[in-house]
Amino acid sequence: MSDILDQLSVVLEERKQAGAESSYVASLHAKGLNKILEKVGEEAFETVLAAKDAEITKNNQALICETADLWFHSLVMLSHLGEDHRSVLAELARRFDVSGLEEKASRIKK
Ligand SMILES: N=c1c2ncn([C@@H]3O[C@H](COP(=O)(O)OP(=O)(O)OP(=O)(O)O)[C@@H](O)[C@H]3O)c2ncn1[C@@H]1O[C@H](COP(=O)(O)O)[C@@H](O)[C@H]1O
Repeated sequence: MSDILDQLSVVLEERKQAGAESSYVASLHAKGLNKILEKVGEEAFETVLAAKDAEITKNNQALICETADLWFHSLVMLSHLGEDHRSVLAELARRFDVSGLEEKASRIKK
């Protein structure tokens, strides 16, 4: 399933050279990091609202769409700064099987 992330990261990389008038991703790069961060913040807020609605309506469809928007804009942010999903997946893999509570306790001891 991470195939789509691999494919999308190739497209996002290509869009750094594309014209802003022909591509949404290129237009974000052209507007710069602040615009990309504004979109990430906006999509995070919309995701939170969709999660609250989902709990009430018992329908997760809008939540899934908003989360996809958030992930997508986060990938554009990473791409703008020279990273991609592989770094994030590697970090999650590094954390795998390490209890969040244990990790927090080990930080407090340091
Ligand atoms: N996955 C996505 C994707 N998800 C969301 N979006 C766009 O993200 C935008 C932001 O959503 P909003 O609801 O905030 O829309 P908006 O009101 O137009 O945004 P603003 O004017 O406020 O900035 C919309 O235009 C969506 O179409 C995406 N745009 C592109 N992709 C992927 O990126 C590829 C490259 O896209 P282009 O660069 O446009 O060719 C595409 O082939 C897709 O695979």
